[in-house]
Amino acid sequence: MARMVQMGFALVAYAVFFATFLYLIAFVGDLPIVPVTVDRGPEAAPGIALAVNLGLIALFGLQHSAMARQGFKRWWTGIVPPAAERSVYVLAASLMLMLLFWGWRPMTATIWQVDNAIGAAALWTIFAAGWAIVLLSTFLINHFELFGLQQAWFALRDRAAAAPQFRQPFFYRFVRHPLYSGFFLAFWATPHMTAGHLLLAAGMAAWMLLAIRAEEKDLVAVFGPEYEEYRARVGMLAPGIGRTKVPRTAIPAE
Ligand SMILES: C[S@@+](CC[C@H](N)C(=O)[O-])C[C@H]1O[C@@H](n2cnc3c(N)ncnc32)[C@H](O)[C@@H]1O
Repeated sequence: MARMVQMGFALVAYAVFFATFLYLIAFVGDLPIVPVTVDRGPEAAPGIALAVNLGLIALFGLQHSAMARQGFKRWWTGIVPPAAERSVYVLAASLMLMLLFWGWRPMTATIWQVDNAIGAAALWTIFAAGWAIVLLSTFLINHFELFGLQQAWFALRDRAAAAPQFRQPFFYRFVRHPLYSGFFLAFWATPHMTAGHLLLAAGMAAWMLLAIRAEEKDLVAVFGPEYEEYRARVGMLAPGIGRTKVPRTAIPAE
């Protein structure tokens, strides 16, 4: 019975995530199909808007990074069932995004504006490609595990949790963090960059660079020399850029 509830919870968390992800696309793209976006919503004085928006970005980054750390997970799985840990994370991350959508205060000063039709179309294409890369990367890693469904399903079927696996499919052969590369493209590619949009793009970029450092520390701890060798060979966010030096531990003994 408890496992059925856990499976139900995982499905709800996944549905909430997917709806939030779709809203995020519309929010960042300032698409007229949603009521509030990065450039449309309740007004505030510039200083207040800056402080509120920075606070919202920091909260989002803090929740994401803190709950993803191994030490936190060890402590947290003493409180929540291990098979529900990822679903709780996914739900918390979605709630943080909803808080950001709700609390965001637009800052509408124009930073750049591309009026040329071909230039604007190219930027929208990069925007769409960015989101497609994000979604595709989740499937390359393991979409259903990343969003907590696999863990709940395995628990329901009385199967042991899957051991972490190091993967290098498709995009991962060229860059170590394609999902984040996709976010970079999606947040920066716009024909109309406002001050608020720039703040969101820069804030997310800063958070992603910090998140990568922490994530790679965990990946080295789990996969050891194999990941260190990968880090030295493959670029971080763009091919060939952001490789590390080959560590001594990754060089096989003669
Ligand atoms: C939200 S995903 C982001 C993955 C990656 N940072 C990216 O941008 O594509 C984070 C999870 O992916 C896992 N991960 C990252 N790179 C991996 C790889 N090459 N193989 C397997 N798991 C990986 C991390 O351990 C973490 O649990």
